[in-house]
Amino acid sequence: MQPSISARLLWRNLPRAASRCTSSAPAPAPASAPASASCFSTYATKSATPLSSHLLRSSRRAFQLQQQSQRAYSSSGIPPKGGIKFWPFLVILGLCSGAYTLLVKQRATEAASASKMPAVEPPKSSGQLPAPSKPAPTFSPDTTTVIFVLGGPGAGKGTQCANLVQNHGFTHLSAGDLLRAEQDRPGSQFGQLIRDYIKDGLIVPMEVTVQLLENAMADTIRAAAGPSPKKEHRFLIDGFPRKMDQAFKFEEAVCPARLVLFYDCPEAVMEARLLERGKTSGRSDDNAESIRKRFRTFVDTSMPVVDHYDSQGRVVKVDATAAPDVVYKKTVEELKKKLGDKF
Ligand SMILES: Nc1ncnc2c1ncn2[C@@H]1O[C@H](COP(=O)(O)OP(=O)(O)OP(=O)(O)O)[C@@H](O)[C@H]1O
Ligand SMILES: O=c1ccn([C@@H]2O[C@H](COP(=O)(O)O)[C@@H](O)[C@H]2O)c(=O)[nH]1
Repeated sequence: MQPSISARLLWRNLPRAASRCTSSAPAPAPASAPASASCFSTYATKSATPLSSHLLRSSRRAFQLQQQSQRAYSSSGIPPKGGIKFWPFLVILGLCSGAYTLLVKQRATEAASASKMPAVEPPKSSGQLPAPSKPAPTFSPDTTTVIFVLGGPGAGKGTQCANLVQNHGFTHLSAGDLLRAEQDRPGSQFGQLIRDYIKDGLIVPMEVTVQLLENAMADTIRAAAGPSPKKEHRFLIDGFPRKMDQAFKFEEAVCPARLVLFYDCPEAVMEARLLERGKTSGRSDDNAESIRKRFRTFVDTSMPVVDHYDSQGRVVKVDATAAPDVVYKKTVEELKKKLGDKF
């Protein structure tokens, strides 16, 4: 059993793009449930809208049904002459409708003011209905270019991203770095969970990582705003998505990706690099045992993501065995072919 993430808990406790410095009272520890039960509904900034519009739709429908039944009733009956008076019923109906409308409005206001919380909890078992989807990603691919950077542990993703940042104006966001920062953030609700997952080379439940990435993207874009804001933002999202659920959720809720840059490297080469890095990195997972587990996770869980994007013609594959500058040259060549002028 792996711990699940309560969406409400997540919303209250991750540092947010809009309110990064706000602190919140500690919430109860998450209940145990399978990590796969991680389908998510709406993102905080827009969470009030779907629920309130759903409520309004339901109330309209109820009202229509009520009207239909009234029409059916009145069309079949002939009003009694001077018998029953209808106005008391109309008054009662009016009062009920008014009270109902007030209730709906109050709920909508409450949901809007609690904008840091998603409207719906993620389903806890496969027997439950999936939560409604977010209507649109937070960032438009017209103004935000996202490139996912994948490859086995130690393939050289971070090394190559640093070059691309320097020469091509990308912002580099490493999912692993963001998770490590959250792990070490004082008061983080997820610190221990992230520590355990990283040590075992497992994939942290996607809600945490997707939210951290979205926050970091929003921070970057906000920081670049000014008298002459950038027309386009480019992000290298390094080491993500490592699991299919992350891929779907990110593209649906945060931003569709332009392509996947995949660094292909044999395990023996990656192992040697990581063991070397482990002498100074201080990373809890740069040791033989964790490396073995990370390789396994990569093959079982992350390669299917690469295959998925490959089947859509969205993968740029680069051999990462050679020296860093050779790999970089090849990367630039391949990206130029795929992105043309945009690169
Ligand atoms: N092409 C290369 N040839 C030799 N060493 C390399 C090459 N690319 C990176 N390295 C070294 O290998 C180690 C791992 O590189 P890097 O951190 O870039 O990999 P990564 O794919 O981002 O790893 P991780 O997924 O574990 O974060 C580093 O010590 C780096 O200096
Ligand atoms: O989307 C992600 C990315 C990473 N992780 C965890 O972090 C470690 C380290 O990642 P690096 O990219 O090597 O820095 C990884 O092994 C996972 O445990 C994750 O859970 N989800």
